[in-house]
Amino acid sequence: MPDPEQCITDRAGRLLARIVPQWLSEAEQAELWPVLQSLDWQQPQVQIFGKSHPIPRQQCYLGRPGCDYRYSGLLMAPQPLPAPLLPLMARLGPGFNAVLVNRYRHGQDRMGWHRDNEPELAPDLAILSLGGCRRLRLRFDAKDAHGVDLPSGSLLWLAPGVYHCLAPTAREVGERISLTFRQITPGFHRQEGAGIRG
Ligand SMILES: O=C(O)CCC(=O)C(=O)O
Ligand SMILES: [Fe+2]
Repeated sequence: MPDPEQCITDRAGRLLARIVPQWLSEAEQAELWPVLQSLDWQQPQVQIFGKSHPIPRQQCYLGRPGCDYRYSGLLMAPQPLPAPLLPLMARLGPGFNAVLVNRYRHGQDRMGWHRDNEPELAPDLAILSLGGCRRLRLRFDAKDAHGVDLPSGSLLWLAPGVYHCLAPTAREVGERISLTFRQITPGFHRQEGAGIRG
């Protein structure tokens, strides 16, 4: 039986996302958590209005060789994919070859509004959530934003071109790790001397 899936639409009826609430079993989550904890977590600096700030979360970029990815001015070469992630990536579909993993240590860690629309990226993007439940906000139009809670084990398919953010919360919330599975054009940044990791 296929996993039950819920569609999230805006007031104009446009599809924002589809969510499968229990995509990963509790046992699979428990196996994956220590693998994620042992990643080489980074907190790179980004430029905002000419000033340098550390990103308000930690991250680790994983993928197949050559799947370099540029976002917010950072050019990232992937670290190798740990073996337990390979069957999960294959379950999503054949084109997936990279994953940006985000770690929100507490309620103040967050991610601002953005679209994942970089040229090396295909529009299909899937977000697997583990740990503390946080709310992702989604919108096409500024006046029509929708919140969706992402419990541990859920998978969210983001519709192409949707703006989204993970707002901070004053609630007591445990650490959350999100795995954002991506399809990158291999070799896209080759000419730029990739290998610099933010
Ligand atoms: O952590 C999340 O659910 C969102 C992550 C995200 O939007 C991204 O990595 O591009
Ligand atoms: Fe995103």
